[in-house]
Amino acid sequence: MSFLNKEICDGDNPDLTEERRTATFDTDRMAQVIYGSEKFAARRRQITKSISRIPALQDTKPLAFMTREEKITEACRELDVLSDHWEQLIYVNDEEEALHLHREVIGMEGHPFALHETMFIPTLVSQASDEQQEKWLGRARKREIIGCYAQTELGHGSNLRKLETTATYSPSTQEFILHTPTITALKWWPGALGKSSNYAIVMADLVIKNKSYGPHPFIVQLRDEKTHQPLPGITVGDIGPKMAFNGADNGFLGFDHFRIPRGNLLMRHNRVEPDGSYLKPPHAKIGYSSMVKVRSRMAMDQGLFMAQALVIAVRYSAVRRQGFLEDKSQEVKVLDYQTQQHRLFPSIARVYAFIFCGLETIQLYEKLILDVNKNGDTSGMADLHSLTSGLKSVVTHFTGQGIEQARMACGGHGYSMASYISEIYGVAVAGCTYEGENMVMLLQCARALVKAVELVEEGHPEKLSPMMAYLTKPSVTVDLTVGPEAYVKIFQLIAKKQAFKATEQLHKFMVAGDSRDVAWNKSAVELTKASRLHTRLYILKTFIRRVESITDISVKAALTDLLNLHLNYELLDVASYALADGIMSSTQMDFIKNQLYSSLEKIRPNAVSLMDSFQFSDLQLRSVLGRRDGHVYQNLFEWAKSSPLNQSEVLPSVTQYLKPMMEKSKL
Ligand SMILES: CCCCCCCC/C=C\CCCC(=O)SCCNC(=O)CCNC(=O)[C@H](O)C(C)(C)COP(=O)(O)OP(=O)(O)OC[C@H]1O[C@@H](n2cnc3c(N)ncnc32)[C@H](O)[C@@H]1OP(=O)(O)O
Ligand SMILES: Cc1cc2nc3c(=O)[nH]c(=O)nc-3n(C[C@H](O)[C@H](O)[C@H](O)COP(=O)(O)OP(=O)(O)OC[C@H]3O[C@@H](n4cnc5c(N)ncnc54)[C@H](O)[C@@H]3O)c2cc1C
Repeated sequence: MSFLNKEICDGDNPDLTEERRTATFDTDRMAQVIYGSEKFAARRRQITKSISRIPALQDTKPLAFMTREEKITEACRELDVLSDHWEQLIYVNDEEEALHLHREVIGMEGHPFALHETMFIPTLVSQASDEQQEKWLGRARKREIIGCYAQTELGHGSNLRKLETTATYSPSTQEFILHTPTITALKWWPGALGKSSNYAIVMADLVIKNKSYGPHPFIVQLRDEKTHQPLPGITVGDIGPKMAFNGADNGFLGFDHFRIPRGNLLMRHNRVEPDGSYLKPPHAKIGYSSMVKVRSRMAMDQGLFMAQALVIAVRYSAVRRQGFLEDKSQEVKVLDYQTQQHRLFPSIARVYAFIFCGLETIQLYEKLILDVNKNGDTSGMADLHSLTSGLKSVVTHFTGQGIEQARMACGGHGYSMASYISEIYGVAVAGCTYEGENMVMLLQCARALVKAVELVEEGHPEKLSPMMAYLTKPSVTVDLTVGPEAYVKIFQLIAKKQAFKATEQLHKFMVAGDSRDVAWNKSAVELTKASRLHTRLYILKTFIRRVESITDISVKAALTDLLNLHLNYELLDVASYALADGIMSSTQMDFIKNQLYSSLEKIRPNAVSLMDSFQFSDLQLRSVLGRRDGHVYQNLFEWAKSSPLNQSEVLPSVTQYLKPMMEKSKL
């Protein structure tokens, strides 16, 4: 087989080199598919190379041995180094390049600009008027100010309509008075709020003449730009250590009748006039757009988290030898065990599937913002909201599962911080909660599904959006040997049946006398099941579409194997629905299982290169176990020796407590 994985180095572990030599596709070409274009894949490599030439960004102390304060300081030091090189490293204002730069240099544990880039600037772009953008956007982009997104409160995160922070308009002074009336009204959780940000987008209940207009976004200065001291009337601080993300200062924030000018309500879509009259936005939920923005990125970001864990686990599995198969003279690579493949390869397929969805939803959001900002066209909002609500919930759930399997696939060494998988896990599963708790968001997706089912039942299938069109498909018998389209048909039938069943249950409770809200709650588990199936169908169809569009024959062949694995694995995973409803026979189930096992064998020779194609540098991976060179044992030993505990032979704790205790025991 030809030599296609370009970055093979003589000094690498020969077991990994062997894997790289037998790949059937070019990893640079695969990177183009993963990152959406040849240009961006090449820019990523170029940026990574440029970073490797900056000595101040190399060989930093491992994060695992740092305290929280050290992590925050280190992230700030790296940001400072980056700001000296920013314009040489990336095209200024290119969001994807900036994200790549931060991922490489600072990693995933958080930093002061994380929310500035992902929510503060996007909120100014989508919600601020031209005049307001003139005032703040340029400063934010030049990083003269640091901003965050302060919405969640101690008492409320999911139910935004009950946020308690008020912004009461005073026509006499033309100011809003921000106030935190209770302890539960304290803003709680916003990333980079605690110690770093000097500005925030604050979501507060707009109150004019005693009437509440619901949550609206305000830009608020929190700290003095010279001294960084909190302004009078503001209480702000860090909420303490978390499961992960400890390089970030998630914070709390309270206001004591804090006054801001009228012009600080973001007024692209709604207005408060000097006399207090209110002009409504073109869509009631337009103020929620920054959340939709982050959700639309999450399939991509979560895919990349899971990819990092899998790069580590797959490389390690190709150098870890334990046990025997036929040849008793040499132990096998653990990657040759079917159970190891079954543990890892379906997640590899999901990584690719999620990333392909992410490429699409990121574009859909950009189009939506253009439509809204340029033409006032909000017609795409409902569909993107329901799609991204379902997608963020499904991808974060499976990403958590996939990363945990990757950890277990590394045996004992997976549990060590040297693998870095625990940190990746901690950061990734935060996504199940932030940007809308998963159950809450599945139920948002279910609202759209139920509406669509009701349209079909009322005889208006023509009103369905294209994503819902499958709800009108009749039941058919499907021959699975035909190919991917047959799998889609079965999945559509399963998803359709569940959507109708859940809606039927909801209606039954309502007919029996329950209010819609109570009936909804009594049907909620079934509704979330419908949302998951609907979303998994979308993921599956996107994967098929993307693979069909690939022109490079060897890349397409490798991804077709992965797609086949995905189709069989996903269908098997939801087979209980299909069997219960007579959609699939047990013979078809056996067929799917056999297809699945043969896909594992086909993927095996490409496994390492499928993960190398993500082209994560060692700096970005931060994993001793998953380094590109594959010298895991030497690297682990060096890492352990560098532990602060090993810098002296006898620890003070021994001298102070253990020795005297043992001495006492001798008496
Ligand atoms: C290198 C690594 C990089 C990683 C970097 C990561 C950094 C980022 C890390 C963390 C960031 C985290 C930031 C945050 O978490 S910010 C806070 C996020 N908070 C939430 O998401 C809150 C969730 N809650 C909500 O969004 C809403 O409360 C709600 C659940 C949607 C309900 O809203 P509401 O009560 O107002 O509405 P209803 O349920 O009554 O619905 C009424 C109709 O409106 C429709 N709707 C709701 N939202 C939208 C929307 N956004 N767009 C369009 N339509 C919307 C809803 O579907 C209803 O429609 P219907 O037709 O059914 O009536
Ligand atoms: C790492 C991290 C970073 C964050 N960053 C930010 C940030 O930058 N800015 C910001 O404003 N916020 C941020 N948050 C807050 C985050 O957005 C919220 O925690 C999240 O939206 C969930 O809301 P909650 O905490 O109120 O959960 P809750 O709603 O209290 O959830 C608790 C349980 O109640 C259930 N539940 C709640 N409502 C319903 C319902 N209607 N139906 C059924 N079940 C329900 C949930 O499913 C869950 O099981 C962050 C959180 C984390 C963990």
